[in-house]
Amino acid sequence: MAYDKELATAVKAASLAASLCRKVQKGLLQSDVRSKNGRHRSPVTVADYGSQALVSFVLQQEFPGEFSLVAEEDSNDLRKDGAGEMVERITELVNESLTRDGSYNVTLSPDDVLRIIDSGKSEGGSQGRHWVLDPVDGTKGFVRGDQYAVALALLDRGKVVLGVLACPNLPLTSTGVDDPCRRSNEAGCLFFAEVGGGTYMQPLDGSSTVKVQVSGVENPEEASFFESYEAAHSMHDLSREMEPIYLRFPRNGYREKIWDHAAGSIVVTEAGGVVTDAAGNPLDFSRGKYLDLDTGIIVSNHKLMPLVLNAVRASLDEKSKLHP
Ligand SMILES: Nc1ncnc2c1ncn2[C@@H]1O[C@H](COP(=O)(O)OS(=O)(=O)O)[C@@H](OP(=O)(O)O)[C@H]1O
Ligand SMILES: [Mg+2]
Ligand SMILES: [Mg+2]
Ligand SMILES: [Mg+2]
Repeated sequence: MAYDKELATAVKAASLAASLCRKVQKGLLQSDVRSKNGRHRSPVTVADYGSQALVSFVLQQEFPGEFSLVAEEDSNDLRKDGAGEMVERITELVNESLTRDGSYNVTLSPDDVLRIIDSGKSEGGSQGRHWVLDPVDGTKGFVRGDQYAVALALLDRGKVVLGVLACPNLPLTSTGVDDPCRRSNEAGCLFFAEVGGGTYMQPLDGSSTVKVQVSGVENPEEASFFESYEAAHSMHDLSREMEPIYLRFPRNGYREKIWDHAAGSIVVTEAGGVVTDAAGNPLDFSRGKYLDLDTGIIVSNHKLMPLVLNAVRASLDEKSKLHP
């Protein structure tokens, strides 16, 4: 396939980052967590920075020259007074991971790490190729000791052409896929997809790969329903009225970023699912780091999508009548 080397590299980079995150989550210290500035204050940890540095480093080693990365984190807070210890800790984690992997014979300095983190400052767009990274998606879940993902995708001329989601805490059994090797449930899962090639899942501790498909249920009452854990990320009162797959309707004018959705959207669509905004339009990843979309994001299978869209429209109409 056209992006095979890119996909293999993305799987490697995300797997390395996932094991760094797993290690941090096991011994998470209060000093590993910071609160980011900005209107939507959110936490950031040594794992977010370490994961971003690792993925960015691996991609630059494998694709020197033609490198553009749109990623969530930057080094601004790490360059402030008092952040030295945190930078040391991130550097140590990244070097440990690189040593364990053994492919690159380097030891990075704290300055190298800051510079590598900042190589994720591209704005993306509709021309050329851009990697898109959320080094820890679900940092709040990560800090709770719960679910999170390393999410990495590649855009080519504005379209998502591959995606990898490494989910270190997602039990294999929860994916409904039989594991011929009966691996431990603690391994975690990695999903990957390339445009036109389908979606595959492998345990994070091995290479036995299985093709995965979204559930084909046609009866909405039988469908599993997902939404964000955080109430601020989705109007739970709106979505609870429906029984489809995933709804995300952020409150108060929050602008969605491409790194939160690029990898997930291709993993879903290549597995036979559909991802749209509330108007039923596909997500447009070609407009820079934000997704400009109508109201919210809907993920479903093809059979249920028309039902879901209608239900969403009816609920939104109802809401706007109540609070015009
Ligand atoms: N107000 C608001 N509205 C919508 N979305 C927001 C908001 N604030 C933050 N974010 C982004 O949500 C990302 C995590 O969201 P999830 O919904 O996937 O996680 S969770 O289930 O709620 O834990 C989270 O991603 P990470 O920062 O990578 O964790 C944020 O990018
Ligand atoms: Mg964040
Ligand atoms: Mg995120
Ligand atoms: Mg993140």
